[in-house]
Amino acid sequence: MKICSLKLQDHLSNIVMVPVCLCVIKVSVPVSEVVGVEEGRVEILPHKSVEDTDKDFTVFYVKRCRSGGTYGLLWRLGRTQFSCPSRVLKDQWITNLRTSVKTHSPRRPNRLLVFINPFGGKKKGRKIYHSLVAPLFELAGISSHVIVTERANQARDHLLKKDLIGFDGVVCVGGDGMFSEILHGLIGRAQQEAGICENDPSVTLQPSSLHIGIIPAGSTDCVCYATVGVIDPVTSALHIVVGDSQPLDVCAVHQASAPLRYSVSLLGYGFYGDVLAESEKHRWMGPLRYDFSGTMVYLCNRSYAGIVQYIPADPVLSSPRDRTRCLSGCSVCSRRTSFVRLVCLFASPLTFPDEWVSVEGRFRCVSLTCMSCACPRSPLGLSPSAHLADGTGDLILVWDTNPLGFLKYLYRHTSAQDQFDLPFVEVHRVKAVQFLIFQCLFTVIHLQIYLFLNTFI
Ligand SMILES: Nc1ncnc2c1ncn2[C@@H]1O[C@H](COP(=O)(O)OP(=O)(O)OP(=O)(O)O)[C@@H](O)[C@H]1O
Repeated sequence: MKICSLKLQDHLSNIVMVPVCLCVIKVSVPVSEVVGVEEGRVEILPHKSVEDTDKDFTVFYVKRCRSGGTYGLLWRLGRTQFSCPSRVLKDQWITNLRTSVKTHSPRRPNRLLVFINPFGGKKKGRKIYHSLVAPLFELAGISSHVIVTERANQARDHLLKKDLIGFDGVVCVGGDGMFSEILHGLIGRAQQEAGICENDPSVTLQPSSLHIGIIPAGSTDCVCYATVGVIDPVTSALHIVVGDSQPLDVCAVHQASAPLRYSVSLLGYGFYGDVLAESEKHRWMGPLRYDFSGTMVYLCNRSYAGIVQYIPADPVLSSPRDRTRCLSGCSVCSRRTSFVRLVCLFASPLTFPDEWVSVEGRFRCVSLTCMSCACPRSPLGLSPSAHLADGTGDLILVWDTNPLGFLKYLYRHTSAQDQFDLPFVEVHRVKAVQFLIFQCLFTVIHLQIYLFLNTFI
């Protein structure tokens, strides 16, 4: 057992814990990263145990560890026990520490609405939440209303219709599909409340005031990986507890004037769209369905004729091949001044003002990424230097090529080799895209939402 002395520094932004034993290891923890303070000698994870003693208390805080292979850090629950000379002093310490944590972390959530998809990924959502996440929320004094979904789109419908007053955020326990449901529910709700018509691609959409937290429990968990840098429920839960947040660009996709969907990660036409559509038919395979469907679609060797138009982003600010990695606090993203910005005001179909660049031909795939889309299968992602919240997306055009060439392109997603350094691949940083294929017109515009997420330290 580790017994320490403890000092709250003058400005109260850090607590310094000094072991009483002589081999001094000083631990300094920002008060904003204290998760909770409990009476007695307490363990929370993997199982809760409490030894109630009169003069002891335990401080829990965020501890960072290397994650081996991934670019983010794992967060773990650190704990240190303290012994006081008297019970009165112990009570004072506990009260003062809890007050300091409240004062220094005004953005921490108090009440959360949690949706668990019991069928996402390896079907472990319920277990992950109850064994790893709920104990941390309880320790941090966060109350949660938990809904285990019974059907697809239940979370979206709940967010569109039910009373959300009193909640500080919504937590998604599931994968990218579940996250997308919640995104659609919250954005739809925000437009309803603001009296905005989502059908109109020229309207400025409103962001939701509720943040979204993601506890990864899906098959790919790309949004979690590309923002936190690791797929780890404890890390994500601790980010939520301390009130971290990360703005994200959201694309609104319209077909003619009807809204199709919103996306924060990949919009894929051609190969990727086909893989996703095919994989839905083989959901029973679990995460393996993506490998299977990828192989099947690859063997079909399809390409699509179309016209792609885009508005290029300012090349002085950033480029998709500048080898940067967008992380929390990114200087490019922080240049954005407005919280919500409609990047493209779409005038009318098939009018091409000067701003639009137009290309026509046969494509293997046309993809728009609003973030790197990194995931464990593709550690750098489809567009490694894409930004999370700069109001742009990366348009990747893969022209029709021979099957071997296309395989080379796909293989490069899994390695550190430059996937854009191929003669049939183009990448452009864009503010808006139109894609015309078989007379269907897709238009993509942006707004931003905030996630509870991510500090990359
Ligand atoms: N109770 C439920 N029964 C069936 N489907 C559900 C249920 N709850 C949510 N869904 C749907 O399941 C779909 C997939 O869920 P989720 O994203 O959590 O897992 P995944 O597809 O395995 O992971 P990923 O999207 O990261 O590949 C979502 O589109 C969601 O709408």
